[in-house]
Amino acid sequence: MTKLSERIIQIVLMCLGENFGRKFGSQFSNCHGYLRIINYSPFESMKQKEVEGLGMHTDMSCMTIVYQDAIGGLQVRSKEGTWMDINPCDDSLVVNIGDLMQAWSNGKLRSSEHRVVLKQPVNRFSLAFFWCFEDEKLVYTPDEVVGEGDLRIYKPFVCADYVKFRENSEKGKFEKVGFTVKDFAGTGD
Ligand SMILES: O=C(O)CCC(=O)C(=O)O
Ligand SMILES: [Fe+2]
Repeated sequence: MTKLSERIIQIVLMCLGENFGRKFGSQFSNCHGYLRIINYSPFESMKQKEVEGLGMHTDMSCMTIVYQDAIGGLQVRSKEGTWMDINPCDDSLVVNIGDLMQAWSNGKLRSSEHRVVLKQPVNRFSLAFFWCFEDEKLVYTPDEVVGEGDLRIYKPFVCADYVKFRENSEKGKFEKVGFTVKDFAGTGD
């Protein structure tokens, strides 16, 4: 998974600018990953047509790679606020940009707002691989990535401080729009 993440980040950097893979790839060389195995138990009430298995959130990672089983339920929110189903597809994984990458790219990449909605009362299983900067990493967009004439919209911050901010945020609140990297390090521009 680490190798896959490294390859994907190279492609993402190439999309941001010419030679950015070569120039900035080393910024991600100390990234580490952890795998979360998630089991969603079937909901009980037959009265409910669907149940929110995991509330809306953004991931604190640079990037997350998700495998979901055939049950489905993963949804991503468009810029306009519409929820879209990410239907499971054989031999496919879902790649989400996370908050750290949104800040590092000065907002050029968007951390996806997503959730899990259970539509059938059956067990659901997923795997999420969170690929993150090292704790002590100073997250700071390189000038070239900000681009000439563009404003810097994130202040530099230490990765672990953002994780602490999210962990200490009132429980449940981060699921509502509000507690994201923009609240933590946004310049307000
Ligand atoms: O279960 C899923 O499909 C997604 C899980 C997820 O978004 C997360 O753990 O952050
Ligand atoms: Fe997530």
